[in-house]
Amino acid sequence: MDSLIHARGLVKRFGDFTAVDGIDVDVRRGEAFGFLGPNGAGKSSTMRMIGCVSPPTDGVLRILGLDPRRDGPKIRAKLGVCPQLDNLDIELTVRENLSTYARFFGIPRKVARQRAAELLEFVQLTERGDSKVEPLSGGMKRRLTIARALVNEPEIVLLDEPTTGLDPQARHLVWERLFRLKQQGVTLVLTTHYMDEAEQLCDRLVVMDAGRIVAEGSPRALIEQYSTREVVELRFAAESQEPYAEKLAGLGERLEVLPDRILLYVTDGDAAVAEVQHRSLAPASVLVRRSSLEDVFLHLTGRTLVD
Ligand SMILES: Nc1ncnc2c1ncn2[C@@H]1O[C@H](COP(=O)(O)OP(=O)(O)OP(=O)(O)O)[C@@H](O)[C@H]1O
Repeated sequence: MDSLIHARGLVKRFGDFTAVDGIDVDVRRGEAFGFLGPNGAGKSSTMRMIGCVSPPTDGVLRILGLDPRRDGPKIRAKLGVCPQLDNLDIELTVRENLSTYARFFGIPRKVARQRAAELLEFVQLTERGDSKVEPLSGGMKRRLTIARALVNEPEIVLLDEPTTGLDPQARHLVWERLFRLKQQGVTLVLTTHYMDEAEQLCDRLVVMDAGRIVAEGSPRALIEQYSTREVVELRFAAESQEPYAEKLAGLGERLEVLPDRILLYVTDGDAAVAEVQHRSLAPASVLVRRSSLEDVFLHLTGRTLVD
């Protein structure tokens, strides 16, 4: 089997609440695979089942051909896990966070030290090796958590919301490191509610909503399938955008009315803007942009990804 992760009808229930509602997933070796969806979609619950820390309620799940119900420890030894919240040991130095963790995997002391040095280099924290964890910035802590996930040279790295809470510069640095990892052939599985993160990093992704998969494909294929080439965002200075939506009827393939703006889905943005002017509408602001995964999500669910 060529799928490193294979799920069929995977379900996670908490009491009578269904967090993951029968999903099918196949992750191939060497790809970066994403779970994209809003808060509460069931992404973390899925990741925890894949990480063998939360047993599936129902369905089939195989990781590296093994069954998490039976082979949890064996699978975990081959996974790297970067949780949503950094859980670094604040008693230890940056370097010790890596070398001590390596010891948990039974890696000999000398090798662990060497590995820690290499990983510090990889995440650009060599200079901070002797520092305690506390004074590090959010981005540095996240990079250290990623380095720690790599200590056992995992076949699959699981990253739950890898850049949530980071500033743009720190996010780009994390993306760049993750891209490098992918180039090295490591299989990445990540959750995110940032469409730009999904577009940047993922070869393939599933869009999740309320425990279900609503679409699957590469970012480009999803955008092609569910959106138009361009989007015109119009903001009208008024209490409600609704009356303007009526006046835009028939313009473009589709139209979405949000509380603060109207989105026109079109092939040619500039032509659509000219037509808006022709209809004597005077929006307070106009923006023409390319379609994104945000538009895909909006089309599929009628809601925006980040409220
Ligand atoms: N241990 C639990 N007990 C009860 N309900 C839970 C538990 N864990 C998660 N849930 C619920 O399951 C749903 C899905 O949660 P999950 O964390 O998987 O979503 P998510 O897509 O990862 O969102 P987030 O980005 O907020 O983590 C949520 O409604 C959550 O409240």
